[in-house]
Amino acid sequence: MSLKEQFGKDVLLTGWGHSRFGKLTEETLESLIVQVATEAISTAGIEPAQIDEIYLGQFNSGMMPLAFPSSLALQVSDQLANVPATRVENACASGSAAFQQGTKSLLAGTAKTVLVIGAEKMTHAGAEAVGAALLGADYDMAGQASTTGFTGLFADIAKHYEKRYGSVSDVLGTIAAKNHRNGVDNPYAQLRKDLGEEFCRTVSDRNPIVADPLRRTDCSPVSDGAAAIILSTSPTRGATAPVRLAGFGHANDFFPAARRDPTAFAATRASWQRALAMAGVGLEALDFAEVHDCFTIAELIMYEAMGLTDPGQGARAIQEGWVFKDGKLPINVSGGLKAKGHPVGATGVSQHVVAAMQLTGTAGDMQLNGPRRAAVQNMGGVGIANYVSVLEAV
Ligand SMILES: CC(=O)SCCNC(=O)CCNC(=O)[C@H](O)C(C)(C)COP(=O)(O)OP(=O)(O)OC[C@H]1O[C@@H](n2cnc3c(N)ncnc32)[C@H](O)[C@@H]1OP(=O)(O)O
Repeated sequence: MSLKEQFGKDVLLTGWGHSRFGKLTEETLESLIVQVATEAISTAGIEPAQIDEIYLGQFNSGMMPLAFPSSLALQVSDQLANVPATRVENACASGSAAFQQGTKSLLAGTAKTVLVIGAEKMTHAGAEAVGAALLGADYDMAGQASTTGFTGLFADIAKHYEKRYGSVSDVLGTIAAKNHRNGVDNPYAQLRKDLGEEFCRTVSDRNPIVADPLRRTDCSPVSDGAAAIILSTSPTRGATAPVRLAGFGHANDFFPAARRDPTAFAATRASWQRALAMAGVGLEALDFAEVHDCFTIAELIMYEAMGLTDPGQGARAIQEGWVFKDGKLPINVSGGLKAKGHPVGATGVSQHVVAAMQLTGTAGDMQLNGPRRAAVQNMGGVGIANYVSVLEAV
């Protein structure tokens, strides 16, 4: 059943904007927000006055003075002055949290057109400050000093995984190499270098251990960037065809690590099941997916949580070539967080934008051959806040 049959309305992505990701010293949080919001409004072919609500996903990991979304009114258009605007935060899934809030406004009938923005400015703050801010989102680590930030938490997951299922060091290296290779074709990506499998599998001066067993190439970088989407209940005058939201899912897990099976990512799995069930499709109906590879171990476990393989078998998806660009379910053709970058509040919105580009045949060098349906998955904390969207070409 489509969303229209379930809720009486379509949710369409009718326009989008995306900044370059990376160390953007010349940009401010505000300038990034203005850039992508202006682009999204323009590509949707709407007037700012048509926007009924604005949601901004931002985690504030760079500990900036908070971006008050209404300040958009000053720089994008006077017409946005009295539009309800809300900042949404759910750790590294803040972007998808904003996307789903916008979706629910459309489905509730309180809005016909919503501007969703994700933005983050991190690189000015330094790795330690960013790590401390991110750890504020973790129940077990909040307030504690850590020199390895979230890498240490996912390194623990990798250790649990290896204890249970055996070494995956080389598999993680291959996931990193795949996503770095894909990132070369993405003009928005932060790291556009084909580092190769050997480099990513090997600990070296240029690829040191950050938190054992995770090497630098097993981590997403610290990034600045923004992305925006116009969501509408009916098509607009935009240049490209819209993309339809077919289903969405959200599930949160317990915060304390002791309450969770460390390698199961149970709530991540639940969010996949909810989104696919709402869309009325199985994984085999997807042509590609953009998933939250904040660390390579997260992508490996994602293969299992999404149901591509049984638990402990995720390596098969890499070893048998399923998730490469020419495989049966290409994953992170954009380069993923790993190469595209991970400005945390922007990531979920960016994933929807690159998926929409693919589904409208406008992904340039990243383009797959005529994909019709895709999934986007965004995660906050160690599998705590989980969001999945299923998107379709119209
Ligand atoms: C649920 C979640 O999403 S949690 C995820 C939240 N995000 C994070 O925790 C961010 C994790 N990443 C990091 O902390 C950092 O990127 C680190 C520690 C991996 C690397 O930082 P640093 O060691 O300070 O690297 P630095 O910025 O000095 O760059 C050194 C070199 O490595 C490269 N580099 C930096 N980060 C990465 C990376 N993640 N992958 C590959 N190469 C990288 C740089 O391009 C640079 O290359 P060059 O010498 O050829 O120019």
